[in-house]
Amino acid sequence: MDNRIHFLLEKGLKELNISINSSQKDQIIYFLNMIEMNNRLFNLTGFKTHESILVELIFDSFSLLKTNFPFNEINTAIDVGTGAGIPGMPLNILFPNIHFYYLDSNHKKIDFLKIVSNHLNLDQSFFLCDRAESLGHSSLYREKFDFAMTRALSTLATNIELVTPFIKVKGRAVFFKGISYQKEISLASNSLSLLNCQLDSIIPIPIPLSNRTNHFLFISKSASTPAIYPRRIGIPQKKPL
Ligand SMILES: C[S@@+](CC[C@H](N)C(=O)[O-])C[C@H]1O[C@@H](n2cnc3c(N)ncnc32)[C@H](O)[C@@H]1O
Repeated sequence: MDNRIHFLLEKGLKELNISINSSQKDQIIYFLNMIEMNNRLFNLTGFKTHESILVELIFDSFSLLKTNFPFNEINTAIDVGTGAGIPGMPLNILFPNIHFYYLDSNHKKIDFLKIVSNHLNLDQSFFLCDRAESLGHSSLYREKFDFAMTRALSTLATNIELVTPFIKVKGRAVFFKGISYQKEISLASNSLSLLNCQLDSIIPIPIPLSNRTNHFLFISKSASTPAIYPRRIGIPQKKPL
């Protein structure tokens, strides 16, 4: 397995024009192996093989780097609905100095990420097991982040309500979206304006060794989130704004 995965990792990194050092490569391979080995125990992902985990989760996460988002300029980031650490963990391995927060309502997934992060000595990583609807009202986390990211959490309208309360005014959020991104944007105009946000850019990036393309929707926040948002648990999903 190892030779082939190393070969594919190099190939994908080259396609994305990313250069990482050998210890970061080892960390990525460790993370990949941990997902594969612990998938059943922690109920992490539908992807079962090393190759599909590499392409569908890790390259998918890394494709954000090709947007040239200035990760070097941010201090605090949060991955909302991180699951098995996607996209947070692969990006955190490349930027270990960012104060990286992982939020998921599922205890097992958060436990898994704590094990991975301890092993990798990611000492600026923090793990939060809660619902975004509750934590978004906590004074410890509300409007505290430079950057938020979310992949496969919900529709754009719902994501905006769940995620943007965490970012500072003038902070940014990115949402990973597939081919239905235009329809999602058309349904999110209310959510954007009620949450004082704007859609700044849409950047399509093909995922290496896959036939999928990520559409990165970058959103910024121009004023504080009104105190009523996010609404009660389950409401952002059931009744999108
Ligand atoms: C489909 S998974 C996506 C996981 C990961 N981001 C990925 O792309 O592979 C959605 C994750 O969001 C978490 N989640 C769903 N609703 C949430 C909420 N309101 N607050 C916090 N986590 C939530 C779930 O537990 C699940 O792990």
